[in-house]
Amino acid sequence: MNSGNPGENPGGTPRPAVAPAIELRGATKVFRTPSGADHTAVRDLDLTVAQGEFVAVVGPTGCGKSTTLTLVSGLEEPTEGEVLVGGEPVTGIRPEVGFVFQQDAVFPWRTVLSNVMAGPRFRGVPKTEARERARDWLGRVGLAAFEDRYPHQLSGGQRKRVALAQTFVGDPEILLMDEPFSALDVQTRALMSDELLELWGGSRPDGRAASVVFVTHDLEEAIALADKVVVMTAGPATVKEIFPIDLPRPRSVEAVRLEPRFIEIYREIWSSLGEEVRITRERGAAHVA
Ligand SMILES: Nc1ncnc2c1ncn2[C@@H]1O[C@H](COP(=O)(O)OP(=O)(O)OP(=O)(O)O)[C@@H](O)[C@H]1O
Repeated sequence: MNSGNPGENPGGTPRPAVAPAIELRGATKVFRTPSGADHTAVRDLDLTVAQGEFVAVVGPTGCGKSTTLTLVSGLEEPTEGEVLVGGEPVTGIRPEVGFVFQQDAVFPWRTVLSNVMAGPRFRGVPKTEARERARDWLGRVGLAAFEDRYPHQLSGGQRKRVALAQTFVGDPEILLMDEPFSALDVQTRALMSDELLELWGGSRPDGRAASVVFVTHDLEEAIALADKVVVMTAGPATVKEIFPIDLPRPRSVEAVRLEPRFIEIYREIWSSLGEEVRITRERGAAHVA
């Protein structure tokens, strides 16, 4: 991991012993649309994710949440500002960053085992070791008996487990998740959230948890999972408010939702988020009118 060195910079400014996992400083992203106009998706965004922290990002539809993730992933460069991972500027896609998206990134023509082995194999891990690691992760996500199946022979929840095994097998230091469970039914979704928390806790071989940025439309999901919830403004996205979530861990996603403190936090965050959702709706209505 590219953590900052303890001690002093050459300039004499004290550095923190460990650099944050992710830092966006004044990040702005302007896209050129097909009609040639400029569209600002993210504006002047400041966000810090500490090592091992689980951060959920919520905001109205189309506000710029996914774009924020693409800046951290290195898939896109900021038009202005800085994006740092482990204290270093992001210059491209990095092996220590894992992704899970709404759509599963599985190869339909490969078996479950072969899908989970693919990442390590691409990174040059010998076949026997890659197979061993893949089997270990398939066991942890409860799919040991399914390694010979093809993706179309699995349920949505099982395919999502394959996606999690595929991601965690790469020992990611940083995990970027863009509405990973939104295509699942409500029960499977809760189950997957619990499994994610369990995997996250013991995800790294050195025992440290990965640092997570989890984008979701579901405020309940955000609160149940995260250490802090970031509310984005109506587009262009910038950070509106950050809410620390002081619910104890380990958490069971279903049980924690019933706690009075959970409901209190939900109300607090919704009063901030709801306003942005309303602004977005009104803009949409103005376009239709
Ligand atoms: N490559 C691109 N070129 C032009 N505009 C883009 C591009 N990617 C995203 N946008 C625009 O930037 C804005 C933010 O998009 P983004 O996908 O980041 O939003 P989001 O908050 O993730 O949306 P949702 O909640 O609906 O998933 C949108 O208006 C979108 O149309």
